[in-house]
Amino acid sequence: MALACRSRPYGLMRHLFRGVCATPQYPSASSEMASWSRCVNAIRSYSSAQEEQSDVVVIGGGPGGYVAAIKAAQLGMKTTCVEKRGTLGGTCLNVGCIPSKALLHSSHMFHEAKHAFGSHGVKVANVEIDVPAMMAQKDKAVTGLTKGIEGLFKKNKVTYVKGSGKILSPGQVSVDLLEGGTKTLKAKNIIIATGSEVKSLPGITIDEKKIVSSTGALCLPEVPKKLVVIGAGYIGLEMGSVWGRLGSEVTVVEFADTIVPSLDAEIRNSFQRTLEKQKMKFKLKTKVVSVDASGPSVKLTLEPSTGGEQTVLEADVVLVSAGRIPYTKGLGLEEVGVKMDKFGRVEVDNHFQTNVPGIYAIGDVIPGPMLAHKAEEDGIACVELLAGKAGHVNYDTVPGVVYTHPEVASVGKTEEQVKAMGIAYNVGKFPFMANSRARTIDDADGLVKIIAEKETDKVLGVHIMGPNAGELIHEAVLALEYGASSEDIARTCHGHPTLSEAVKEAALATHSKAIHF
Ligand SMILES: Cc1cc2nc3c(=O)[nH]c(=O)nc-3n(C[C@H](O)[C@H](O)[C@H](O)COP(=O)(O)OP(=O)(O)OC[C@H]3O[C@@H](n4cnc5c(N)ncnc54)[C@H](O)[C@@H]3O)c2cc1C
Ligand SMILES: NC(=O)c1ccc[n+]([C@@H]2O[C@H](COP(=O)([O-])OP(=O)(O)OC[C@H]3O[C@@H](n4cnc5c(N)ncnc54)[C@H](O)[C@@H]3O)[C@@H](O)[C@H]2O)c1
Repeated sequence: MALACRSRPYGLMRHLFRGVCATPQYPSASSEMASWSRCVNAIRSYSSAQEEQSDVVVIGGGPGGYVAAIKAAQLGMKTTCVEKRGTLGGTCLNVGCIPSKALLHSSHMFHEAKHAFGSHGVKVANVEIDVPAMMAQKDKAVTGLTKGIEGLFKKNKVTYVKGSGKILSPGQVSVDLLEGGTKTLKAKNIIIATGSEVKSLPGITIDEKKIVSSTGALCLPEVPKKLVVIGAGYIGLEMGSVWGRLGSEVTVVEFADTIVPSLDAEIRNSFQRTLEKQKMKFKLKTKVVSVDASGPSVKLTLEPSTGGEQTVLEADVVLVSAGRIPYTKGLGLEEVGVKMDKFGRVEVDNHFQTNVPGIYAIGDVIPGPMLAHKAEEDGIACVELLAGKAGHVNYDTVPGVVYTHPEVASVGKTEEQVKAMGIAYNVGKFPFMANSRARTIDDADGLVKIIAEKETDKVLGVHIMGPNAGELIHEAVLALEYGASSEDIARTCHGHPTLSEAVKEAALATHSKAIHF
């Protein structure tokens, strides 16, 4: 069965399927190119009737918006992107993915130099952290990348308007320009890509000094002695790791009974144990009742989530990382009648169209995981559909990565989900302790876990905790995308000695037996 799966021309079938199933917005012709130039001409003739007219105006220059704008321009549409921050790249490049990964890397190097170099015979005395220098390195990465997007806009002829956009009506966006004054843009299509903002908690005022959001946690001037993190999700664990490695005593207060509730339970439990070994403390099933920042330190009053005796916890800095909410302030959505759900997310159909014709939305502002790569995929698919092409996002294969050390990465279903769906399944696991590369680099904490359907051996989910898990997961993403079996992965030759061999061995263990464990 599995071998039969392996040889089928699945990729080709998938491509054809996409082509057949797409519902182009513009009239289709026999050839794709002819159809596309008709679409562009149709938009252009509409455009020429009005001044400052674009085919597409994208509001928001984050990973969703800037990628959509570049792709739209590449597809021949006259494209404008409006961004109010003053730099492109959105949350991700300015105050999210990029600066956090820079600090994770710097703090990891410091920690390794202090605690791990010795066992490799590398002697370094008086290892110190220079926080301003670390921040300067982070800022250099951010500036280089955000400027790079401006370059990509020029290269692809995307017009970049710096200012705050407001939808006046379908086809009309007014912009309060950063340089002063306003400008009205006209467009056949408007894409909302305004992202998300930090979710505040009642009674807790973020001052970005003692009580910080992720933005403040990315630029603390010194290492706090005691850091309390509210929320054991992606941000809490990543930023808690950064400051913990640099010397903070980190306590994470989490309302739920687990850390990162979306992870596979076995991986999650193992992950928590590892973080505890790194001296991160957890107070699960606990809520913060009040926060008093009036004194030199911050006093948090805690209570069990279900009620009970209160305790007080002191901190120098408190990080509020209890989730993010869609950002639609000042966009004029109520006025033009764009529907939003009870969480404030813009409602869209499977072509990213809102209930108002000509207005689309992508990224963090719509339902789905709040991840940069998901926002990018939304953006590409949205403009491909506008171009009459077969835009498509497979939300079942969006990977998630927590960039702690070790990293934790997953794609597809967890064991708990498969069980709840009543699907009979096999599990294959392989520990990094038995992987030669992990042993040579002395970084062998974690495992690869593969879940496959019992009847067909089709891979349903892959969960990895280990060194470079965020890179290793993409073999699994491809496997899920192409409907591969665990045998497909196991029979694929993997280089030696590599960490990837742990994925191959876990695949072997899923339908047969691992060789090295
Ligand atoms: C600390 C942190 C770390 C993260 N790390 C990762 C990670 O490692 N990997 C990952 O995949 N995701 C990560 N994320 C999540 C990621 O940043 C978001 O999922 C992603 O940025 C969403 O992209 P977006 O384009 O939808 O929105 P955003 O990136 O939020 O961009 C929206 C842009 O729209 C602009 N805007 C808003 N309103 C208007 C308006 N009216 N007019 C003009 N412009 C406007 C905003 O200024 C903003 O620049 C992280 C987030 C945070 C906070
Ligand atoms: N590596 C990455 O891909 C990455 C990194 C950072 C952020 N992000 C994205 O940014 C988004 C926001 O990150 P986040 O960590 O703030 O959110 P999150 O949703 O990942 O985690 C929030 C955590 O806070 C807990 N919580 C909620 N209310 C609470 C309360 N009152 N008291 C205590 N705990 C509470 C939740 O149970 C949850 O575990 C995430 O959805 C994620 O997609 C991704």
